[in-house]
Amino acid sequence: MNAPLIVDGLHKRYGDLIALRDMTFHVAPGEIFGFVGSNGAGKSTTMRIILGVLAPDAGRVLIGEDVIDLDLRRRIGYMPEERGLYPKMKVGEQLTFLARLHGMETAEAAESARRWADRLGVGSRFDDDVADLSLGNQQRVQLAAALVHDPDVLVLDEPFSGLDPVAVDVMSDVLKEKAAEGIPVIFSSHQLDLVQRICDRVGIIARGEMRALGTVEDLRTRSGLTLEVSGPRTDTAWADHLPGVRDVEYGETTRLLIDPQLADDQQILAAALEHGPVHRFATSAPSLTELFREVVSA
Ligand SMILES: Nc1ncnc2c1ncn2[C@@H]1O[C@H](COP(=O)(O)OP(=O)(O)OP(=O)(O)O)[C@@H](O)[C@H]1O
Repeated sequence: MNAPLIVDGLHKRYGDLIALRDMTFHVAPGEIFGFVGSNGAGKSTTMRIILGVLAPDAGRVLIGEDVIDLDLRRRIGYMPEERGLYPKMKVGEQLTFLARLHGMETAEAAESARRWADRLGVGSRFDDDVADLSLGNQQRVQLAAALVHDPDVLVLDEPFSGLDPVAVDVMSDVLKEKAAEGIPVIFSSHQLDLVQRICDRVGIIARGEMRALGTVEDLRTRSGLTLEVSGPRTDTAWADHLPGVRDVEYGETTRLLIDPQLADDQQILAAALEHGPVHRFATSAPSLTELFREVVSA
């Protein structure tokens, strides 16, 4: 199908609390979108509305040009935050059952259940009750449950929480693989290093509002780059009046906050060299974690 997921102007109140205010973004086919925000920011509420388990007060959700209805909903692979497996059902039976529920024929459903259980490293637990698996393995089954019916869109609420590093790698690889097939993938996470590593774009929300939206690279450079210079004397303010330099902290390593559009690194280097030898000259962008703190505290 390869159509974008479009979230358009969602509003949601719980009594006096405004949980979402004009929540708008899209996830393109083939894109991995990271949805981040503090506890209670509105991520799960947005995802529940996408799935139709919760109704918005205003706004709509589309796949391509079609507003999501019951039929389209079956084309979404969803991992709810509260998880949703039957503890007393065997892993294989459960996955097969879920695939059937989404419209697959019995043989195809059984084959898909086996394939995803193997792919996610829980094939050897196929005939065990879900309740007998460790929490991390239950989570692998939960991802298999979201994938088993070969969905056209993936919506995953904190899929990485509680996973060991190997499972994180397996999960990341699967998400990249599905995106490479042209599926829009959205997931929420508090693991910002992971989001920075695997997402094409991110949305940072706070108190129900989208506060920053863009590629990780864009967001990181938008707020400026840090340039670290070691060597030059620090008794004169040699960098203060150079174009594009917003702030300078002089020290053994002098740190300049620069606007990448306006600053000329060669001009800065030349100015530094006039004040002594330069042993180190390197730029770095703020991490997504630093950016997140800045955005949510604004
Ligand atoms: N059923 C409900 N009734 C009343 N308030 C609710 C309900 N569900 C969520 N909320 C409130 O709405 C806000 C958004 O919650 P939501 O679960 O969407 O946040 P979240 O970003 O997913 O948080 P977390 O990272 O902690 O999972 C919170 O203030 C929450 O307390």
